[in-house]
Amino acid sequence: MMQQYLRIKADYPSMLVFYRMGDFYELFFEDAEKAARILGITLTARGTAGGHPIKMAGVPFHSLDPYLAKLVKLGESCAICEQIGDPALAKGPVERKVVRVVTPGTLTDADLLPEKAERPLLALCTVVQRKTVTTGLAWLSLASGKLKLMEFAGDARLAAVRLVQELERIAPAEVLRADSLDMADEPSFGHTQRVPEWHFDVVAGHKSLLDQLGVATLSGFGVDGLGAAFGAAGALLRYAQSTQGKGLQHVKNVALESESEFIGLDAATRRNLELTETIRGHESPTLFSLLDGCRTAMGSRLLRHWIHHARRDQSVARARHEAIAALIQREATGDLSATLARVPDIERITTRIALLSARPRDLSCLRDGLTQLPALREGLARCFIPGDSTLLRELHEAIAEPQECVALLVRAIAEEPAAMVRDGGVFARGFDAELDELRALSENAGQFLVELEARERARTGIANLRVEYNRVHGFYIEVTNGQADKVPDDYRRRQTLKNCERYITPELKAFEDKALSAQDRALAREKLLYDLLLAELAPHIVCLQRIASGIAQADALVALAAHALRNNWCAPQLVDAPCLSIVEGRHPVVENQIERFIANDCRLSDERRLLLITGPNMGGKSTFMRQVALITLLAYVGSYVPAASASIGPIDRIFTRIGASDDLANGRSTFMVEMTESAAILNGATAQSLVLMDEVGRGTSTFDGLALAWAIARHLIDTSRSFTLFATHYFELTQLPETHASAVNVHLSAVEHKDNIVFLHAVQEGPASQSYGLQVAQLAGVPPGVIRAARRHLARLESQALGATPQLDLFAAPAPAEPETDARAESSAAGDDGAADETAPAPTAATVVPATAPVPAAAPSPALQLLDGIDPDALTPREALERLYELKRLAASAA
Ligand SMILES: Nc1ncnc2c1ncn2[C@@H]1O[C@H](COP(=O)(O)OP(=O)(O)OP(=O)(O)O)[C@@H](O)[C@H]1O
Repeated sequence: MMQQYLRIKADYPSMLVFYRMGDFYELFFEDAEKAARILGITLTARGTAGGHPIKMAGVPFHSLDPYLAKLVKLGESCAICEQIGDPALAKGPVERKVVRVVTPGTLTDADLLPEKAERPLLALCTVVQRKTVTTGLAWLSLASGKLKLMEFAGDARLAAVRLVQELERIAPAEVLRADSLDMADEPSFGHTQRVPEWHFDVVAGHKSLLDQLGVATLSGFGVDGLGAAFGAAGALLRYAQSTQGKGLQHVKNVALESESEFIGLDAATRRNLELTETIRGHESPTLFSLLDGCRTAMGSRLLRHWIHHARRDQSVARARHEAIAALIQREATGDLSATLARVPDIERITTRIALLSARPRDLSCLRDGLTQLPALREGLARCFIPGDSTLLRELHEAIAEPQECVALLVRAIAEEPAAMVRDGGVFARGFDAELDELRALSENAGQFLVELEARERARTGIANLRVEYNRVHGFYIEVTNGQADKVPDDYRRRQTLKNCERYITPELKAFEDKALSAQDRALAREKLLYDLLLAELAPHIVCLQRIASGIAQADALVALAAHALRNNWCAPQLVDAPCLSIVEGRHPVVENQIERFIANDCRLSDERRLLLITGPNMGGKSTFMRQVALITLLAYVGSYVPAASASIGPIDRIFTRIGASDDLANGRSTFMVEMTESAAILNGATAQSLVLMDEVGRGTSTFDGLALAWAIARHLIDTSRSFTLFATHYFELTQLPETHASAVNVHLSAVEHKDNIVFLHAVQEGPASQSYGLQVAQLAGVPPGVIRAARRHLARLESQALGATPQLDLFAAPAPAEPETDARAESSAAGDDGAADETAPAPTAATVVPATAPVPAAAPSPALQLLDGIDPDALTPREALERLYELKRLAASAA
């Protein structure tokens, strides 16, 4: 047996092999140690191999799934090896085979998958020609059967940046790469699986796509003429099929995704806006957790997808807005929600039907769910007039009841079937005559036994004679010891107990054979019928997928409509002109968390492209900026928005640079992260982008930070021309609008009341007058002594700034000879567009930034002249020392 095990294990060296032995799955050697450690199961040893004890650990066969779930969550892959031979007939160990491989990206079991999220498997193929890198991606959500392709090309740096963006968007659970690729300095996404390079062959990949979809050409899917993406698809399909041990008959469609389809959101933005995960990594409160009133898991998954994949095409969002309007207007959300709550996860059940792993209760749930379709359709039909070409009408058509499929399920499946086919009792009465007959035989046993008992009592005169059954001894007639002398001759002793004897008669034996074999035969019949039923359902898979997609959309729309209605959200207008005009906007999540949220307007247009936002800490700057981004995103997701009105022009990307966090794991300090994100924005933002910049520059020294913030703002105004919300504590920046007409100052107001500060949270035109940093520190509980000291120091700094006392920066270059060398002027010079009229803003009284005093030009001293003549790299240590003495001498004589 160990030889058999080792042979099998050799094919799955990197996976945990679960080897079926009777009622257990056993793991051996290192697998056993690892599983015992991760799962907390007992590690034992039995026998020896090569003189060492064979370590083993096992789990009961009926509770495998929770263990698999835990392992897969930690990124482990598992091979499930079953007994496929008949133990009764086998000479030597029973034949065994790996029937299923469970990996993070190929899950389909209900117990292993998160209900409200997809776990896609992605294959990545790169083709390098001269200096151009073509990247092909293919990804598949095995649980839904959705297959997508994408291809992009560029130089190595661009291709790498793009790849990271796409992987962040798709968020694969598992990535397939060619084993020849060097991945040393590549970011890791999900669990990476290396497969041989030849799996990525482009021609073979094209062929396997044709085979999978059962077509002669791919042009009908709009994916003709790709290269690397076909290679990726080939490797992907091969891997997915091998893990399932069978074909993927539910993968019948493929779609191409292109670069410009969605509103671009990089990982930092998805995180900063807390779309589906909070910054701290929790599931709630997020935009998704707020909106997810979906009643089906399919709806929740789709809504999550919509939030991460807002389309740039306004017509998609507009159609959803119209649908929501109709649902609200016809007051249809309540009834539809109630009906949707009775619909199971048809999408995943359909996949399990296709993979032949559907359980009996999947089918009964499907049956019950499909019978809700007429009520759902009726609810939708109330919301449009016949002949309308609206989204709701399309959904109404998509969820037409599949009569034949429903009829089959109703006929076949028992009202409440057993959990497993092996338990029997799956099929309804009247579905199969042979099964009914076999069942009748074992079910009528009860009646027969009662009659037999009565007859035997009469024949023998033993009044307390009983006919009974147990699993070990089968049927028997029990007679107490006191009555033993009345036992007839044809009774054969079966078992002797303390107080009684148990007998069998030829008649009872004949009955037993018939009844027991009928039970076995009924179970075998059910198993056969079940396989046939799954095969009979196969032709309905595409139709069931269409229904699942229709229900998911209807569910997501109903959830959005219900939320809009409850929270008084409005329908946004998507327009062609560049504008972002929000009246009385609110933050969707924060408005639900605090009692009185102050609504704020935001007006951006072609002439007013950058808002410089100032105001006290805790004033609401970040909240305001995030709410503008969320409202914009929600509008393009197709949802209503938390505002009195909103009019939004074309948007291609949303960028955010918010919050300070370091990325020590990747060796990046807070400031490095800040600058990396800023660089991505400056390189990627266009006139159609929405950019959120929160306190950029604060991660470094005041001068450097101010200079950078100022130059970045200028670049965004002049070069990117994006719609920008720029929050800052550098008051110098509030002078930007004086030289840049499209920049405008706004501030969040606060008032001081006695020693306290009251935040008004209202956005007002113009710059803030004060920063209230000390008041906020006081609110936060900084000890009074520290606040008092800070106040004194602040007063000193302010008086220095007012008196323009020259204070040289320790790290600044030696006294500047020409006026352009102070830090802020350098920032002006750093502007790459050469705007001629730029001058550095003068520090205001309220800032703590001391100005570098201009030093009058004077004749250089002899010491400086000597220094100037020294080339440090050309000096020997001894010469260096001599020069140093010389310099000391010059300094002494000057003194
Ligand atoms: N419009 C609003 N109405 C009511 N409360 C608000 C509003 N905006 C913000 N708040 C409250 O103020 C708190 C601070 O807001 P926020 O973090 O946006 O301030 P900030 O100006 O960015 O502060 P800092 O400069 O310190 O980062 C929020 O947690 C929220 O509770």
